[in-house]
Amino acid sequence: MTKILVTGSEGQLGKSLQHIAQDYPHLQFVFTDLSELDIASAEAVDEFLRDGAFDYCINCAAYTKVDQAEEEQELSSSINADGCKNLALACAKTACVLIQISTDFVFDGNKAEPYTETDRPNPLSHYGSSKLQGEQYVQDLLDTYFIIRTSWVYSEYGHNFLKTMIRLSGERSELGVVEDQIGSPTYAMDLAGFLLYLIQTGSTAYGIYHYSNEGQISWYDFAREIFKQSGADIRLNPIRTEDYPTAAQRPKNSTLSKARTKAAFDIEIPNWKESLRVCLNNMNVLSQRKKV
Ligand SMILES: NC(=O)C1=CN([C@@H]2O[C@H](COP(=O)(O)OP(=O)(O)OC[C@H]3O[C@@H](n4cnc5c(N)ncnc54)[C@H](OP(=O)(O)O)[C@@H]3O)[C@@H](O)[C@H]2O)C=CC1
Ligand SMILES: Cc1cn([C@H]2C[C@H](O)[C@@H](COP(=O)(O)OP(=O)(O)O[C@H]3O[C@@H](C)C(=O)[C@@H](O)[C@H]3O)O2)c(=O)[nH]c1=O
Repeated sequence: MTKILVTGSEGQLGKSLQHIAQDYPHLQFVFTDLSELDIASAEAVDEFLRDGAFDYCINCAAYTKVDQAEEEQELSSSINADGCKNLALACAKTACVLIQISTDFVFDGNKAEPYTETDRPNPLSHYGSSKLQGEQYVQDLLDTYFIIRTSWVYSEYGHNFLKTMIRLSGERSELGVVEDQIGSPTYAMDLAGFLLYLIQTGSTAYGIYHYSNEGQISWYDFAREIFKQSGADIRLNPIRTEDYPTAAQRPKNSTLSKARTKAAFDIEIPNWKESLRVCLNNMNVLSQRKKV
């Protein structure tokens, strides 16, 4: 039986994997979060993988607070960069395939078209730099890896833009959201499904791949559709990045091209609006008007 270690399993992606794991009875999962396995500890990672005999490790553990990472550079690097190094070294020793999750924020956003896997990363933020360093450790230390870059992840779980918008729509009558940052939302459940499909294929086409939902939109478009589908009564204004100052700089265009992923694994990827509807339905906040 294929044995899979999931790190950071209480986060958005980890919880989504836990949710769908029951549909894969032929896969054996070991779910760990910080209290069971701190990926920043080289000794703990080495010991856990040595004892576990895992075929795959899906690393969902990360420091994901983009603005706070500018302040907590050491901590975020110890998780996003050193954590990957620890996992890559332990995977190399135990013949375990590492599936590392990375981010669109490794790019600077200056490209007009969607970013491909071979485009040169140039992160604008410490979060992006720490994730890129993690990618580099994996590439340098291991042959058997998949680096899956994704973007704008949301879900029923944890903290994300969707949940922030739903909360703010209950607190405010008016909101400004940036319209000059473009990318693609990703429903964590879709990404989780793709990762388990990837494992099931037994593919050895190792390397970097991009995965997000289909569609290229701004955060403003995303917010507008969230409010439309959930029936929220709020006035939404498009604003510029300068009007919403943040500690970390974000890319203007971080759309990921998924052509390589779709060709390699012969998959279709859901459109962002459809997946948003599924998520809102699961959260039970789909507008009653839309349900009928
Ligand atoms: N969220 C997004 O929009 C995007 C995320 N990604 C990437 O996708 C992956 C999954 O993200 P997501 O599920 O949203 O992240 P979350 O922040 O929701 O989950 C990360 C999990 O890792 C845990 N964790 C933190 N430090 C450690 C550690 N040292 N050892 C073990 N576990 C730890 C966190 O615990 P605690 O909460 O206690 O810190 C949390 O449970 C990450 O690699 C992220 O960089 C990529 C693009 C977009
Ligand atoms: C809450 C809010 C945000 N914004 C803007 C700020 C930012 O540019 C954008 C998204 O804001 P957030 O802080 O929710 O999301 P952010 O932390 O930027 O999300 C990123 O997280 C990391 C982990 C990733 O890897 C990225 O792919 C991306 O998903 O929306 C507004 O314009 N108005 C608002 O009211």
